[in-house]
Amino acid sequence: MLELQGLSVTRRNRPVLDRVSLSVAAGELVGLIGPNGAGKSTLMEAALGLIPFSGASNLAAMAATDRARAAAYLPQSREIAWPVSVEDLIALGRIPWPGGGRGPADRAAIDAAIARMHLQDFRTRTALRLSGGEQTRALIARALAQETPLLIADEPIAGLDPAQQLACLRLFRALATEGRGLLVSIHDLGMAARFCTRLVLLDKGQVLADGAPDQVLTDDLLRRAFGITARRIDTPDGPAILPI
Ligand SMILES: Nc1ncnc2c1ncn2[C@@H]1O[C@H](COP(=O)(O)OP(=O)(O)OP(=O)(O)O)[C@@H](O)[C@H]1O
Repeated sequence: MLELQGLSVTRRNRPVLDRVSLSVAAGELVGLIGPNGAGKSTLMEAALGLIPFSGASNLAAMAATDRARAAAYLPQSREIAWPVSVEDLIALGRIPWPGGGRGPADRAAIDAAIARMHLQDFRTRTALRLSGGEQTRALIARALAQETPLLIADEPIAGLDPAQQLACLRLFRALATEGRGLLVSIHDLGMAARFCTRLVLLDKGQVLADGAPDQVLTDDLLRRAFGITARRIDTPDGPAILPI
């Protein structure tokens, strides 16, 4: 679903992404982890063809409408430009499809996205007047309503309360089980370990590790990338990771 080959990005004459190759297949929930400034958002923007890059991205090579039907994107900045209702905001995710947001198939997709993000009580509220976490959930719902095989989400759980973080990652895991592909940047290493099927560790614009969570969250790699050590506690619900 996503195939990146030797992706490089230079900004202000400085390399911020250096020959990154990465793929996301159906059924995978791939967590993109790495320190601030590692290049996670840059990788997503380049993969989608939103910024100039060298190398190859199957998504960036597509025509705009095909790309919008192939991949939905939650950017890191949760920008809502107009005082639209939550329902209308979510309907914007239907623009690439024939009904453009107003057909019966659109209605079903919008209702499903609202239900999946538990936004029934917010439907008619003005999106700009929601709290930060509520806005994030509405924007995730907009991406879900796009009904794309691939979802690219930049820090989707940032700013969500613990229950909403769990609900969001459980939903993402269920989407992967349904056969979608997801690429999700995330700073919570414990949540990444519990929910992601694979982790890609980015550091200084390069892929430092790519594999199963326990192969990536090693003492050595955590020290090299983040300069931390971490306590690992295995629980019946999965590993808990405490950076120290
Ligand atoms: N428009 C820009 N102009 C110049 N440099 C930029 C620009 N956008 C990002 N950068 C630089 O590129 C590098 C990678 O930024 P990026 O936003 O991809 O990091 P990130 O891994 O997503 O970080 P974070 O975890 O803080 O969100 C950073 O050093 C950043 O300062």
